[in-house]
Amino acid sequence: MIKQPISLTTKFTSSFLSKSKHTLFIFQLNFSKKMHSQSSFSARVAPTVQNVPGVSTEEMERVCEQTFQRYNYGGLGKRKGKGVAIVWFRNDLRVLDNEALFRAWVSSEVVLPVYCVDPRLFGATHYFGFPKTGALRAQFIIECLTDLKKNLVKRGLDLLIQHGKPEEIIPSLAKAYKAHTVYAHKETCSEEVNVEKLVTRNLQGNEPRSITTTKLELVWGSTMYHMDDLPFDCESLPDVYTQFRKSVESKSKVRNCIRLPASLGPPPEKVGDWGHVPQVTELGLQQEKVSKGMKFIGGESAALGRVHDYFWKKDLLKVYKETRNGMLGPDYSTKFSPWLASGSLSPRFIYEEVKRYEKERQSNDSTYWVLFELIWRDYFRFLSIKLGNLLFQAGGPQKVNINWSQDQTMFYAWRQGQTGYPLIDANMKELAATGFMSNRGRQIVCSFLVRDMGIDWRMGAEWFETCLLDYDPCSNYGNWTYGAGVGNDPREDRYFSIPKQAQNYDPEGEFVAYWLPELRALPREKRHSPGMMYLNPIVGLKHGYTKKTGDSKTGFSSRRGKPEGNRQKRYGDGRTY
Ligand SMILES: Cc1cc2nc3c(=O)[nH]c(=O)nc-3n(C[C@H](O)[C@H](O)[C@H](O)COP(=O)(O)OP(=O)(O)OC[C@H]3O[C@@H](n4cnc5c(N)ncnc54)[C@H](O)[C@@H]3O)c2cc1C
Ligand SMILES: Nc1ncnc2c1ncn2[C@@H]1O[C@H](COP(=O)(O)OP(=O)(O)OP(=O)(O)O)[C@@H](O)[C@H]1O
Repeated sequence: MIKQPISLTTKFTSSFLSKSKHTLFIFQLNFSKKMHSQSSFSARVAPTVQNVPGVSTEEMERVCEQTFQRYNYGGLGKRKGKGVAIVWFRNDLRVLDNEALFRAWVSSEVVLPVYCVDPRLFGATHYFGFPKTGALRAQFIIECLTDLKKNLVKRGLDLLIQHGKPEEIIPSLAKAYKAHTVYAHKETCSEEVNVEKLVTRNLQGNEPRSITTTKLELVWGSTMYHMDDLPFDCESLPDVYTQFRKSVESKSKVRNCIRLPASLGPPPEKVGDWGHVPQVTELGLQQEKVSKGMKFIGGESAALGRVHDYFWKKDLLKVYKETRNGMLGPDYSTKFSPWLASGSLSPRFIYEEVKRYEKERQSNDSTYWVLFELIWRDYFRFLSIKLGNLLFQAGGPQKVNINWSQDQTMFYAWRQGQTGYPLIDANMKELAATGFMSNRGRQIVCSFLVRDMGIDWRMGAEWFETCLLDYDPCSNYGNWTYGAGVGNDPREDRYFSIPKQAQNYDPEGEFVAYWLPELRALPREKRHSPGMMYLNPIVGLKHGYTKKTGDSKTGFSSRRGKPEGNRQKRYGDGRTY
């Protein structure tokens, strides 16, 4: 197994990119040009890059200020603490509803906010050695840090940025500033939990045993429902999502957002150098520019701007349930996930905004459904506590023994978007170009990788870990174990039939034509089954084309063979989606 990081652009030997294939590409280009000039080409062409949120910087700033004012905390008298407290920022890059920041402020006279640029986050993924953080997510996090620094400065603080391991930086700062407490948000997966343990250990090593040492206080704040308010311990978390949801909905309440005073200062006097927000290149990555599709803007101001844009300005919350399975453009779903994953947006804030919308505008299935989806997110977070490292292992929580393939040629075709299936290829190209893929797309490419190609689901999950702006270990590995049939899923076979999905979710072929422009020249009904003018399918489908798409079950040349037989046996002829 490869453990060294490999570049995103590394080329595997790809036998399928044969000479004949290149000839086909040239034919394809000429063919496209011809069709273009004949111009049956009247399709709506989306703008090249769409910023998310789609509001101006001024509007974003205004919305951000107004929101902060609404959430201002009046109880200034509460600050009774002494000395210095440190806030160690991790995946909670926000000011609003940040309990670690609030508790540091209340318990001290001086707050020191710190972020550690941990080199391990820019190393390699666990099994397959892909870059742990791709350039687009790195850029997003950089924007989050810039915005956090700005919002802290506005409140009389600043953000100290240091490069290195938190277990070295935090204890040494605690010692230098004689901090009584370090406040941070609790994480749940083993990599992050190990860092917490090391920070605690090294803080205790700061002083002789007789003298009070700096404490690490870990605060819960990543979910909509607080862990302490669950009607069960995480160890006895229901295995089935619906049971979890019904139980928390009936027995738990979402806590109010934490309010913060307008001024949080002063910061410690003796910080001479606050450090700087790094450039992508300082993290050992090459700058990547989004030149097509959605460009997500990192930071809390942009997150609040997106909530404003989606809920209040475009008034889309009321139709979310009908549009959420779309694939093209910023507005079929909320797009909150990148900000949720970096913690620049609080799920409790979204909850309060949904409630406000329901009061001021309307309440319907769609307004509820955003909360329903956020409960999925909570579920995977709590499940990660129950499962521990089982979440990352091939057999998953069910400990299923499947003889997965790790065929590099097939995997390369999948990740590059060169499988010969436009729906797969378009989704994978979107992921590489923007760091985002719709939920529908993620389910389809996951099913294709594990069920049609028979490839080890962890390769897919690690590739998502590299690329996704919203990468979150719990939601990512949780969803992948579901998709691979090794998770806690009461549905046996989550096979997604590509022709059926294409018909239901991209009937006009607009999505595939956007990401694979060579297909735009084709009549709409041919865009998902382009035949000779597109790449040959790399593998046969387990469940073939339906009659409606006009192709027979084996309507492609499957010269590259089928996935391994044992997979066919395991999944049988289950339900298709
Ligand atoms: C294979 C696979 C991998 C995934 N990896 C991630 C990941 O690393 N990080 C991540 O945040 N989501 C992940 N998801 C879940 C989901 O696809 C994204 O949360 C969603 O597409 C984000 O877009 P949105 O914010 O517009 O979602 P919306 O449809 O607007 O939903 C609102 C919010 O609900 C939550 N949510 C929705 N669906 C899910 C779900 N299935 N699981 C958990 N939370 C959900 C998200 O926080 C999302 O922002 C994955 C799904 C699959 C099938
Ligand atoms: N936040 C995270 N993101 C991605 N992967 C994680 C995260 N937290 C833990 N993991 C992965 O889970 C692994 C632990 O799983 P496992 O029990 O297989 O570890 P291991 O014993 O080191 O594995 P192996 O012996 O197979 O190398 C971690 O080493 C890590 O790569």
